[in-house]
Amino acid sequence: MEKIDILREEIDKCDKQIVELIEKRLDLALEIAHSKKDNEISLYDEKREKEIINNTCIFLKDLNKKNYIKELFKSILSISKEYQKNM
Ligand SMILES: C=C(O[C@@H]1C=C(C(=O)O)C=C[C@H]1O)C(=O)O
Repeated sequence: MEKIDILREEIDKCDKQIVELIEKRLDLALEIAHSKKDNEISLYDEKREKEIINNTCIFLKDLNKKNYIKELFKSILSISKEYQKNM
């Protein structure tokens, strides 16, 4: 097997885990959205989003990736709010 094929298999495994975790995250966010709606609390929480964007970088082994992870989480949060609004 070519090296590129082996690496792509590893990427496919990562993608499967990412999808499973993002789906779980969306489910949890939706539960929070329902609870906020019941309690008449606004969906968007700027303080919490800032915490998430800063805290997720703590798990990095290589801080050179910090800006990429921040951008990724900005997208995840944006998609999460869209999902919460539409469901
Ligand atoms: C899910 C929440 O609602 C919104 C979505 C968030 C998320 O997807 O993590 C975070 C903050 C809120 O803007 C929450 O407040 O925790």
